[in-house]
Amino acid sequence: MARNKIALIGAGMIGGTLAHLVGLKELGDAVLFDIAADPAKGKSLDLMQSGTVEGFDSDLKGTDDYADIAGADVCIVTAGVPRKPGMSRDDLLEINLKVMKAVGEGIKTHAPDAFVICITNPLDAMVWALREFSGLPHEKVVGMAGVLDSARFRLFLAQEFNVSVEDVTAFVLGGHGDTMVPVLEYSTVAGIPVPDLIKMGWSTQEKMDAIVDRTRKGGGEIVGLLGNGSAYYAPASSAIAMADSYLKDKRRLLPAAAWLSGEYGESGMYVGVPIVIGQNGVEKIVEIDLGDEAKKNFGVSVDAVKELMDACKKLDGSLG
Ligand SMILES: NC(=O)C1=CN([C@@H]2O[C@H](COP(=O)(O)OP(=O)(O)OC[C@H]3O[C@@H](n4cnc5c(N)ncnc54)[C@H](O)[C@@H]3O)[C@@H](O)[C@H]2O)C=CC1
Ligand SMILES: O=C([O-])CC(=O)C(=O)O
Repeated sequence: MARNKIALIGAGMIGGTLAHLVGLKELGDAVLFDIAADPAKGKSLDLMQSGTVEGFDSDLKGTDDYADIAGADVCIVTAGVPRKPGMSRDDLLEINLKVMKAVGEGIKTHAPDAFVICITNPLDAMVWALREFSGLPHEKVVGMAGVLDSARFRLFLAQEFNVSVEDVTAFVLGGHGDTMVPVLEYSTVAGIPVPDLIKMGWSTQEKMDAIVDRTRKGGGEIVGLLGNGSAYYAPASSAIAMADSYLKDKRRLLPAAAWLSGEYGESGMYVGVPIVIGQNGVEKIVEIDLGDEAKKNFGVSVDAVKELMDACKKLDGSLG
């Protein structure tokens, strides 16, 4: 049986970490595509040499030729620029939109059957633009943010309740920006809803509010500490979880930016919602019943994404 082929478009900090995880988890072979071909080739060699020690046989190839992604089962897109301290994700829009155009056309020509996971920021507008430029079916193009934001939320909750992260479930919905919506009422410790845990005296609403706030600012906290670039380990792990669910038809229910056509009262846009990922890509969008406050916050987040889409349309007439 042929190995899975995973095209990593962008071989920077996240791209390299993705390739390492592809090898360590024996998910298949990977192509590391980057406009900077030599660093991509160097990273690929270094990673394959780590495979000698770790015992994985993935073929990892650096390239700047889109023809090398032909036949990819999955494309994970990190091409573009990350933010620096003092910037918002939205400040990346203009430069990364141009990158999405080149990448979308490359995927359209060379890997039209792939399941595409976009990571490039500002995420919800970029995955929308990438889908438009690539012309791939909507159910085969998704954005990674919710798994990462929920991972941060879960970590902070696990630390507060002093339990294993394995037993904490949580959702962050909406756009991947300051308006994201961590949903406390759907967060649990081993199935016990967080609001019940507060009633039981395990924590307080004030502490939960602080965790929600820290989650919303989780990317910026790391940008501030790194000083030159943004998070890459957890973003890579998050995208690999999504790719794994697709490749193995695991049907995991994960929050991700998906194309809405009526769900949550919205159409014609990408935003973070719970989805089931299986062999066909987005198998299902799950419409959970949000409480009044979460519903209001989700609306604010949707509006913020729409503003970014409008900005993209102004910058590139073909998106009109
Ligand atoms: N959705 C999410 O949750 C997250 C999104 N991000 C975003 O992911 C993106 C990548 O982050 P990093 O890997 O840390 O950045 P990086 O700067 O380390 O890597 C980006 C790579 O893209 C390459 N590139 C630029 N233009 C290209 C093009 N036209 N075609 C192919 N490659 C191109 C660059 O040469 C560079 O190697 C950023 O936009 C960042 O904001 C980062 C963390 C989380
Ligand atoms: O904060 C950033 O710029 C990168 C990102 O999206 C995240 O880590 O959530």
